[in-house]
Amino acid sequence: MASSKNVTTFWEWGRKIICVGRNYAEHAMELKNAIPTEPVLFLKPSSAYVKEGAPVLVPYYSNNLHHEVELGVVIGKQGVSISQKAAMDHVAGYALCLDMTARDIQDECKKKGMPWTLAKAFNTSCPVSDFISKERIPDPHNLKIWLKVNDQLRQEGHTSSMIFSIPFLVSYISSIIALEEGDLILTGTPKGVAAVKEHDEIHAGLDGILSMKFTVQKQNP
Ligand SMILES: O=C([O-])CC(=O)C(=O)O
Ligand SMILES: [Mg+2]
Repeated sequence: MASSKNVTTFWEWGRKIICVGRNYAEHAMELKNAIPTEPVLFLKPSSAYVKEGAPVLVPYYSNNLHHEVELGVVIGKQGVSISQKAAMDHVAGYALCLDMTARDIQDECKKKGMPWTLAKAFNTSCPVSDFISKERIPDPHNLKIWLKVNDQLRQEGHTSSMIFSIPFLVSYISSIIALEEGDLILTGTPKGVAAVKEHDEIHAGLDGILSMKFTVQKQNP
């Protein structure tokens, strides 16, 4: 069984983070991007993780840090070329995640045809909640996901709107990148992404399951 091992702790030790971009049509459109016909993938390093209690940093080279609230899928059993049918056997559970994005830098990277590393992979670019076991979420495609900044609602989406489903993503990603126990897949953000600045409080939640808070700090160069 995928969840028989203690993934509750070991996924926080710092496994790889595979992110899916533009998996909600309304978000793809708000940033004037085409709706993808294949998943858009990028990576964050394990040093991007941050948990409640520590601040989210605005990188010293960015003036436009955006929040993106996302459902994270935690892998519980390693695999390569996993079939869609077997995909959920490789899932141990979930987490609420933020894909913090230096949007000004991402725009520059897009123009120059450069990878998104500086925009997406900096320290604290992946705030995460506690681990949520698979048993607590019988249907991951039926969850409300929301984010407020200083008590103002910015994002409110529903995981039923994902373009590519979790079994599809697990299968697709594992055909390219071997999935290991403790890896985290970020499944994309719904619409409403916007900037945060120093001293803002980000409050994000997953249905009635959990919520988490982070304060924003400017990083010194
Ligand atoms: O930066 C972007 O817009 C792509 C992305 O991460 C998402 O859709 O979640
Ligand atoms: Mg994202």
